[in-house]
Amino acid sequence: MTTIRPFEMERPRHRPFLIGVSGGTASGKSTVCAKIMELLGQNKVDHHQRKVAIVSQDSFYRVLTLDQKAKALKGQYNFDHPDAFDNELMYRTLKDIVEGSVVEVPTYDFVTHSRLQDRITVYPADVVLFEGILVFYSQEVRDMFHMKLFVDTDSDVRLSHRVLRDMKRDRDLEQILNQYTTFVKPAFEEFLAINLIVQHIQDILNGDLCKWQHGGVVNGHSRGFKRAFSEQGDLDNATSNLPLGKRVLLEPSSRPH
Ligand SMILES: Nc1ncnc2c1ncn2[C@@H]1O[C@H](COP(=O)(O)OP(=O)(O)O)[C@@H](O)[C@H]1O
Ligand SMILES: Nc1ccn([C@@H]2O[C@H](COP(=O)(O)O)[C@@H](O)[C@H]2O)c(=O)n1
Repeated sequence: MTTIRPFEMERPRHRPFLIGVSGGTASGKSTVCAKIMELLGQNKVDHHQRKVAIVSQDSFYRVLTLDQKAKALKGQYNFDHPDAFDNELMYRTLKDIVEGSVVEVPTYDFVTHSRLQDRITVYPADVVLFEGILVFYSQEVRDMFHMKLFVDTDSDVRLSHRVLRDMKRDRDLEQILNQYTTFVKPAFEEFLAINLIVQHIQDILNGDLCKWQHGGVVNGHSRGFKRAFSEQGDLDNATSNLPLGKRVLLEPSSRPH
């Protein structure tokens, strides 16, 4: 639900530049977003001064039934399928954010697999980073992004980070690995890897072909998800803290803003 607060009257409404940040599980999406905030000096300012905000797709995990929760507690629920998210709430919230409204997003508890009572207030910002495994899945959400980033981390690094993280979430190793092989890995391949390629080809077929042909080449690659921040170049300083095997790929959007 969207709440309009008096804050809106103090500050003129403005439309933020919306950046989608995706990548496989434990690829470092949150870490990269936090680093961007830190490098921009945004992590220590209050919301009156804050110009950059982060919203996580985790906030939009659906509330589970008792049966589903019992499965989740055994690592037998598929949280990596697009239907695991309340896509309608996510779309409405993003639309409100893009229109410069104050929004409230749910907080999520990975230990109990449930939505908490507390909500996070997201104030209008000049730039909003929206991060999650499937933020590029639906066309209508994808079309809202002015820029898309893909955090590309080797799958062995991701799995090791995920195991350590999930153990801190009170899960045992067997359950973590079962969930990974049954749901996480196949969904990554189906909904993220293959889907991104299909979307890209679709964009070309839908008329971006001219831009593609005339858009030039960056760092020896054609345009698209092609610019690796961790490669040599002007963004090296900003990414010097990325771990080995992690690259942030950038796709500038053709969307007007
Ligand atoms: N460079 C790193 N070295 C060790 N652990 C890391 C590193 N970067 C991230 N992690 C850990 O890996 C896990 C996943 O990182 P996170 O940024 O939350 O990824 P995502 O948002 O893609 O799930 C977290 O527990 C985080 O602390
Ligand atoms: N109750 C839940 C909800 C989600 N997951 C897993 O989280 C992953 C997405 O978050 P990342 O930070 O890793 O991008 C996703 O792969 C789900 O499997 C979960 O385990 N439990």
